[in-house]
Amino acid sequence: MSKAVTIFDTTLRDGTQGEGISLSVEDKLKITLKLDEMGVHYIEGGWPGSNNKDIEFFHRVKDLKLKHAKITAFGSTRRKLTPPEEDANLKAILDAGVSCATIFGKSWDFHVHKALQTTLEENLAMIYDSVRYLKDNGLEVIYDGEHFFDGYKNNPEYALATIKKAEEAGADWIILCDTNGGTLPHEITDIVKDVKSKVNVQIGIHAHNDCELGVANSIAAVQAGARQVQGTINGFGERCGNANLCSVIPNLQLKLDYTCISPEQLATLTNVARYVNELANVNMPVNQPFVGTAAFAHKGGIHVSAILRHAKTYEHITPELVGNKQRVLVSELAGQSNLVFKAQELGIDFNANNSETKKIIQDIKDLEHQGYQFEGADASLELLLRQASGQVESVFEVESFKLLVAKTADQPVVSEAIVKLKVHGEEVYMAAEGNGPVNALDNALRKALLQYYPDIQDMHLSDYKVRVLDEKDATAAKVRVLVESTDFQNTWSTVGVSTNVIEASWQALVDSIRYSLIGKSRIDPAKDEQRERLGLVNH
Ligand SMILES: CC(=O)SCCNC(=O)CCNC(=O)[C@H](O)C(C)(C)COP(=O)(O)OP(=O)(O)OC[C@H]1O[C@@H](n2cnc3c(N)ncnc32)[C@H](O)[C@@H]1OP(=O)(O)O
Ligand SMILES: CC(=O)C(=O)O
Repeated sequence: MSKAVTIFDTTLRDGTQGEGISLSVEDKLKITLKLDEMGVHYIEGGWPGSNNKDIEFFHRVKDLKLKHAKITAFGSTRRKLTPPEEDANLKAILDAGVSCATIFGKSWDFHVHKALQTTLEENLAMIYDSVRYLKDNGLEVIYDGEHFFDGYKNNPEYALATIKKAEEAGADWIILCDTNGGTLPHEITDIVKDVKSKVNVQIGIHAHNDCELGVANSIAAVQAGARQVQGTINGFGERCGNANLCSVIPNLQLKLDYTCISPEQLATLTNVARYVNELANVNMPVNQPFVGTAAFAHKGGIHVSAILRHAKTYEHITPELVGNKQRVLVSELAGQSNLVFKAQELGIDFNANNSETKKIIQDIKDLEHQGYQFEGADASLELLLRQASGQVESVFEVESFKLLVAKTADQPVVSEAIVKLKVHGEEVYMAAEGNGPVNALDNALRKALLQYYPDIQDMHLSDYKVRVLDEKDATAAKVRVLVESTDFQNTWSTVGVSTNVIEASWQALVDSIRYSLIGKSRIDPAKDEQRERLGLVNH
């Protein structure tokens, strides 16, 4: 029978101690609901003794109807030489109105001397008094032994004495913290086993990632007998972060047969990871294990050929178990298998082993050699494949564009673009200004097409990146422009390459608009009344 491991999420507390991570009360409440749906057992909402945001969170979280998770408030043991009933942090935890408190105390004698600047005896009293006080007030108490592993390595008797004090005072859980993240897995195993033999209360692990071992150390602790893992979504946290629950949970559950959350809840992991990043305004590394977009993405032709025969050839788990999915990238490293997979995904009819497929692969390899990059430009690739298979309608043709960028003394730079297009046999000229040359081109293109394709007003550029390809050629170097566009429902990326940044941007812009228009309902230019109703005039 599989053993249960309790999941304690501290994204909202230790996670926000990570550089650049800041969550509003609204964000924290939304994340609480997501984590609850995913089935974590504890959600550490913040430190009410620290700031008003966290006080407001604890006030408002009571209105959420949570199905699984218990909300816990964080704080420290009482200040030295202060009775617990007069301690501001302990009072703030009680005022938070939670049923569970998580408090940290010192386990490392060095910290007692240097950071607290008090005696070893007073620290033991601080631990005992604080846990007892919270227990006497009816709370479940999770006691975090800060720096436990460093303390144990320096002075095992004292480190053990600190957690024994917490146990004596009635702590429900004792969590061994690798606060500085410097401990190695074999040390975690030995120390957790020793602690297990000396205390009778449930043990947990709180590991930091300073040696990139947060996940490995959490797993080692569980295998040595710990039954609670504290960590954060995507490994947010102080310095190099905390143990990443998005890796801890699937490893424990799918590889080691522990039960953390249900299989259905595990299948929401990727969604939760991406949601938290979105709210925290953080880009997820594509190669983040289990939940990253590249976690099950295959690029090398050899790999793709094999996964098409059996996914297990290059996938350690079925991606859907964690809510992720298999992807195939097309690039200069592609073989025909990549192309056939991609085409099938897009509903384009392509066969392996025919000359047409081989020619497209060669075209893609040649274009990548010139500097194009299709794995980051899904829409340009789709256009290329559709064009090659004759499945793309001509939405417009470009005759020419002109650009004027002018600067006169004391006046801001002015950018103006004129485009000449052919749409359904009609010639269209359009001029537009913009706050830069690319913006002016974009505005002119869209203005020219609006009368034929009103939906175009829903799309806009969401990202624009320029990369110099041959740095040694300085201003004569080739550049690659990647444009990301969105229409509120979909996001797509296109690419352009040229020695001229405007030309490269133009290619990417035209591809982006073409992609957006293909498949969108089009207004018949012959229907003048339709144009009139829309208030559009031909130029
Ligand atoms: C390992 C961890 O992640 S612990 C969590 C760390 N997170 C945070 O610090 C975020 C929230 N912190 C805060 O908002 C503030 O630091 C507060 C409100 C808690 C305290 O602010 P201040 O009163 O201004 O104190 P300051 O932060 O400068 O110093 C910390 C004090 O806490 C004391 N302290 C530290 N750990 C403990 C502990 N476990 N038990 C009791 N006191 C402690 C220190 O000795 C120091 O007090 P002293 O100056 O009287 O010696
Ligand atoms: C308690 C805690 O956050 C730590 O020791 O790292």
